Amino acid sequence: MSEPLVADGHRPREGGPDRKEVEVAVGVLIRDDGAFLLTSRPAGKVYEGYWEFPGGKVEPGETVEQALRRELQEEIGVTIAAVHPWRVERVDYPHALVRLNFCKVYEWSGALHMHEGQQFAWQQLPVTVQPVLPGTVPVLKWFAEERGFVGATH
Ligand SMILES: Nc1nc2c([nH]c(=O)n2[C@H]2C[C@H](O)[C@@H](COP(=O)(O)OP(=O)(O)OP(=O)(O)O)O2)c(=O)[nH]1
Repeated sequence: MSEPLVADGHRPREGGPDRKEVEVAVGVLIRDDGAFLLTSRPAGKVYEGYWEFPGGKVEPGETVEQALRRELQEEIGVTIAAVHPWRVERVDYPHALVRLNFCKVYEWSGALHMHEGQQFAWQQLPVTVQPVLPGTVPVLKWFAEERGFVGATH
């Protein structure tokens, strides 16, 4: 397995070198015009105010897909249709070692409603919101590669 991306490497790691990996389900909602949804991290969470894709931790007994359905319902009020696993990335943060399971979603029902007081923004490349969460930045590069986009991604 490839080495995790190290975020804020100058800060100490909570839990020491043997900390367990936290599984996270992340939804990349994509509209027909190609715009993708970013949301800001709510007040009180680590990296408060940073922009990310909606999602959250997988709970015991859940699959990534089940967690994604639950998190998107809870956080942004939508019921998602098919889930397309895209890429997995590990990030070594000061607060946790996470394994991000990015999934693309093209269809959903229900109006967007930010239940945690987040902000949301439909974005194209290059994104206009900042700062973007360190573990989310690579996704913008993957989009740029996929879309043949040359230029700044964030
Ligand atoms: N949702 C999401 N999390 C991301 C992204 N990129 C990234 O590094 N992460 C990290 C930040 C957090 O360490 C972790 C997600 O955990 P979280 O704290 O947001 O999850 P949660 O909603 O289940 O939180 P909580 O109920 O425990 O407060 O994944 C991303 O694009 N979206």
